[in-house]
This record gives sequence, C-alpha cells and structure tokens, in this order.
Amino acid sequence: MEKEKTVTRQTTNVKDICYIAIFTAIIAIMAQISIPLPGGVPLTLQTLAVPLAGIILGAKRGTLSTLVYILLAMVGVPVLAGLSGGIGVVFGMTGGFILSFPIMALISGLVSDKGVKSPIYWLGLLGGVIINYIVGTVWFVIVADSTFAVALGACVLPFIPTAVIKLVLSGILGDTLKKAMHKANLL
Ligand SMILES: O=C(O)CCCC[C@@H]1SC[C@@H]2NC(=O)N[C@@H]21
Repeated sequence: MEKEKTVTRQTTNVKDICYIAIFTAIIAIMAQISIPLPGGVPLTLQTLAVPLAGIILGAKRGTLSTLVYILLAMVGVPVLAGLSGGIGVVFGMTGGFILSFPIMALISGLVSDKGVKSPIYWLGLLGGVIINYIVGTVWFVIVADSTFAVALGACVLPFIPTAVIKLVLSGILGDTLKKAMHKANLL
C-alpha cells in the first residue's frame, strides 16, 4: 500500500516536471514568433503562452514554467525574443516584461478554475496583462533612461490591439484545452 502511494507520488512528480518543461519550451518557441519594432520592444507571442501556462497548468506549475524560462534565459540559453538570452538581456530594456511573466502566470492560474463565463476569470487575466505592462514600462523608463511619454510609445501603445486579441485568445483557448485535458485525465 505504502509502496503504491510512493509510486503514484513519483508518477505525479514526473508528470508535473514534464508539463512544466513543455510549457517552458512553448514560451521559448512563442518568443521566436516576434516582430522587432522601432521602439526597441518587439511584438511577441510570449504573452499568449504565459497566461496559457497558468490557465492550463494551474498557478503553481504555470508559475514554475515561467521561472524555469527566466532561469534558462539568465544562463544564456537563447529563449528570449529574437533567439537572445543572457543576464544582460534579462535585465535590459525588456527586463520588466520578462521578470513579470511569473506574476502573469500566477494570476492566470489563480483564476483558471472560474472558467470563461466568470467575470473574475477575465478580470484576473486582464490584471496579469496590466501588471506586465506596468512593470515593463516602469522598468524601461529606468533602464533606457527615457521619459514616460517615450516609454508609452515603445512599451504600450503599439501593443494594445494585439494585447486584446491575445487576452481573449488565451482565455478561450486556455479554458478549452484545460477542460479537454482534464477530461482525458492528462492533467
Ligand atoms: O526580450 C524579450 O524576450 C521580451 C520581450 C517582451 C515583449 C513585450 S511583452 C508585452 C508586450 N507585448 C508584446 O507583444 N511585446 C511586449
């Protein structure tokens, strides 16, 4: 009996590690779907993948997948936009966005059980996006030594339409995939 429990626990751990690794990889791949913009902050699909990690894996595993992602970036693995990596990039102009990914995943995970019909679900996802932009913009002002007006032009204004699309898409897709995976006993 005790042995059975240990085996079940180990299987769960291995499954969790695999899912965390898979989502770390998904974020890294989505980071490469990016368009460089003149302001220095690229348009990327990281912010589609990060809430998906939280919604599908839940708060703990979703947040862990973003922390592993950041750790890989810090040690120089080219997982950031434009196949870049290294401590200099993580703490560079776009560092605020990168370092707030775990908060985004955490909030998405915390509201993930509410489902698409709940306003709390959407408010949570929106909250994660807003925090990402606030941290990203304030960080940009400090690191790039720019004004808030310049930072708004580089970090916020060009991204508003796609941020709305990514928010809606992550919310619907995440909830659908999560339910399907639960049904198939995969999560
Ligand atoms: O250098 C990196 O890998 C991070 C890029 C951060 C891009 C930010 S995330 C929020 C906003 N939305 C985008 O599509 N791009 C910026």
